[in-house]
Amino acid sequence: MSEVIAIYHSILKNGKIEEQAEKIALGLTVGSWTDLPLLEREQLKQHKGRVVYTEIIGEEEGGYKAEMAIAYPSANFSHDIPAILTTVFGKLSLDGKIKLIDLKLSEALTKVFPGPRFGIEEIRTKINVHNRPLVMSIFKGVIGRDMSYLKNQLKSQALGGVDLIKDDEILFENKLTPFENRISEGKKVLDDVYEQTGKRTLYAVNLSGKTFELKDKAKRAKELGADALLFNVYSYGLDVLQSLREDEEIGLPIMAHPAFSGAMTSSPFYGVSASLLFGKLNRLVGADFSLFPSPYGSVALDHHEAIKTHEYLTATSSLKKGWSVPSAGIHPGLVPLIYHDFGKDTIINAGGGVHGHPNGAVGGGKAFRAAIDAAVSGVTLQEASKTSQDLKEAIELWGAKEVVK
Ligand SMILES: CSCCC(=O)C(=O)COP(=O)(O)O
Ligand SMILES: [Mg+2]
Repeated sequence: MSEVIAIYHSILKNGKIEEQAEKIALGLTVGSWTDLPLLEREQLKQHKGRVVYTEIIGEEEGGYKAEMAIAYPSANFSHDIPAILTTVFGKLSLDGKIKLIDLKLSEALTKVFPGPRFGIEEIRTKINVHNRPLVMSIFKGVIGRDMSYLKNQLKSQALGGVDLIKDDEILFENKLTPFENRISEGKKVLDDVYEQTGKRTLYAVNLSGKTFELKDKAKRAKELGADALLFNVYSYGLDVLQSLREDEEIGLPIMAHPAFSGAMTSSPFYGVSASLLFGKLNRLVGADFSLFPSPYGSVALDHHEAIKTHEYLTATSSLKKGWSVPSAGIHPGLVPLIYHDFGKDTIINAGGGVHGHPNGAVGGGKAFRAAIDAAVSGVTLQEASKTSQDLKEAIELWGAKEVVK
């Protein structure tokens, strides 16, 4: 049967978990049940939510922490994210200490969603890098700066050998560095670097503005030769990303940024789990890249949630795999840890860890590349820094976290 199973954690003052689960299964579907005549009951049966299981998993806040799973028949909702979220966690999200932990969609329902247009394999082919994690750097300090400043920063980042460069999510439409100029001028810079080095770095431009203007803007980006789009998915909504993904005239890789997501994920008692949002839902709606807080950096995500996010993005499915991009506060000394935890199909993403290098963004990029090569070959950073001055200086500045085997 086609259905979605929602898994929740809730805090109960009493231990009456079965009662709570049954109330939700009924309340979010057919409503009151017991007073109806038998015929009506039979007719409504196919729409009623079903309690799959309930379990007390601990004690918290002077009460019980409970896990419950409830199945909702897909006949109850149209097959889109707004309808699914409203069904499983609409009014319920306002009703006390309850958090949506996971959603399990039946295979038939999964197939309704597009998933990433390019995914891991096709992005690797575009970049021509197949056997190591990718490295991405982020523009920094470009608000209030003009195109020549931006182009210089783009050039330095690319000369460091990074695979991708993304706009910072806070760079919106502005007179000094307009969206269209960033694409066309940026393309020239990256083509020049390619002539010089043989490596073509991809640039993800921040697609911003009013929702109903986004599609035209994205199509213009495509015409101008943009490589990829950065998108603040949680400020707009997952369904907006899906519309961009599904539009054949856009057809560009989409990078989902986690801005605003903390408002939904951070509480242990309310909202939605980080892995559901960054992993499962981002992949379903079609993000090729999903950025999320790494478990080590400046705005750390719970380690288990970060790994689960990566697993949801890369698990075998009818959908293409998405890139996990654990981010924030990343420097070259963290590369062994990232490689150990996320493997080769991940993107090491840094702003300050590139630009703050003593030799500037060029040195920062080179230090990351040397650290990645070392991790993949099983060489320690200390050892690798003997042949990379940039890596050596990065480690002196930020330290190194070697993985103890
Ligand atoms: C979790 S934030 C995503 C990455 C990002 O946009 C960023 O600006 C990180 O910058 P940093 O200097 O911390 O690498
Ligand atoms: Mg940023």
